[in-house]
Amino acid sequence: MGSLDRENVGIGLDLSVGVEGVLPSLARPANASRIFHGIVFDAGSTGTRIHVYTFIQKDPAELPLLEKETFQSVKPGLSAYADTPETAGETVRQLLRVAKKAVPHVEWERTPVVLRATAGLRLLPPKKAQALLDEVEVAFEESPFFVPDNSVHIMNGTDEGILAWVTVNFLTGQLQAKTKKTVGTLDLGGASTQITFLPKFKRKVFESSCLSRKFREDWSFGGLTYKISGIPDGSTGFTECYKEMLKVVKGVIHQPPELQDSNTFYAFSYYFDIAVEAGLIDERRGGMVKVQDYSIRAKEVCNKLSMYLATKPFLCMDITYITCLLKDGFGFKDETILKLTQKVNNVETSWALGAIFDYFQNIKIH
Ligand SMILES: Nc1nc2c(ncn2[C@@H]2O[C@H](COP(=O)(O)OP(=O)(O)O)[C@@H](O)[C@H]2O)c(=O)[nH]1
Ligand SMILES: [Ca+2]
Repeated sequence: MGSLDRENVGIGLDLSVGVEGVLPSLARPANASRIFHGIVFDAGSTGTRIHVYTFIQKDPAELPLLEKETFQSVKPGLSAYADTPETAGETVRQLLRVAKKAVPHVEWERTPVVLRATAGLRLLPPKKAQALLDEVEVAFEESPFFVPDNSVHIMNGTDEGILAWVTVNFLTGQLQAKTKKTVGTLDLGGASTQITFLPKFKRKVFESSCLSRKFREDWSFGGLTYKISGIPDGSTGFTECYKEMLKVVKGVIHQPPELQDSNTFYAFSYYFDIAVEAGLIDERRGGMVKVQDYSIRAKEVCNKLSMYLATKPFLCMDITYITCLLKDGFGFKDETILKLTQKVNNVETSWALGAIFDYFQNIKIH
């Protein structure tokens, strides 16, 4: 069982995956089935999701084929249980039932299960986040699946971006192709806006011209309550709101290098959700939007805030943030087209698939 030919995909990730690499310490007969599985939990800020992948390794020198994904999600995210971490364990146990159905019994003990947490846990005080991760680990250890070292941890934003890129480029066939042409990916988390704003508000009072003057709400996170409101006697509207977002965007964006040489962009997660909320695309079908579509809609919404006060009080802020991120953060032109999709070839566009590749290729293959 030698190590396999590896192919560099141009972003410093080595992605060749061999079925042997997936069989930790379990020798397999030569004619064994070349189907294998991997389980990834995405502990996001707004929900926890399980992705169960079934791969087929036809040619050991090639990337495996992804035969299917079984996906399920629950809300809220683990960070909502910061003060009752045992509930986080329950959430994971509930989703592990999905994996038990999707993976044949005989495969359980060699099927790895990993959990990567993102913004929601990053924002929590480290002790509370750790207590949640510990509960997840207990639930994993009780399960019949293979729990690798470092199976449960918080991932940084750069990894999220790279692994989402890997996922989409794998699903669209770019990683197999002889040409080095790849597509760009844009993933925006639900807590990104909060991450960006909260540390700036030491008084914990957050007033914004992106919100209606009449808007007032308490928002709790990680045991703290923030008072969020419009500016009672201030100006509102797109121009003011954009200026506010610009201050934030300018300070946080590091332009991912792969954006520069791609001309097709897949955008998902919050880009998708907000486009649906704004009526730019159909939720089931997704669609193509130009950068200027976000900005035109942002103007319409922000300049009529009172109309959205009752139903979509944050839409102006969210869509202006996205517009600003695309234009002044990433430097996209108004005409740049984004493909908004939740799935490619029936598989969720999420960093999760990239994460299982990353796991497999890190196993020492001998
Ligand atoms: N369909 C689908 N939607 C997702 C997935 N991951 C994230 N989202 C959406 O993207 C938004 C981003 O949120 P989330 O992942 O919870 O936040 P993060 O922790 O900041 O990345 C949520 O509102 C979800 O609707 C996924 O795997 N599938
Ligand atoms: Ca996410």
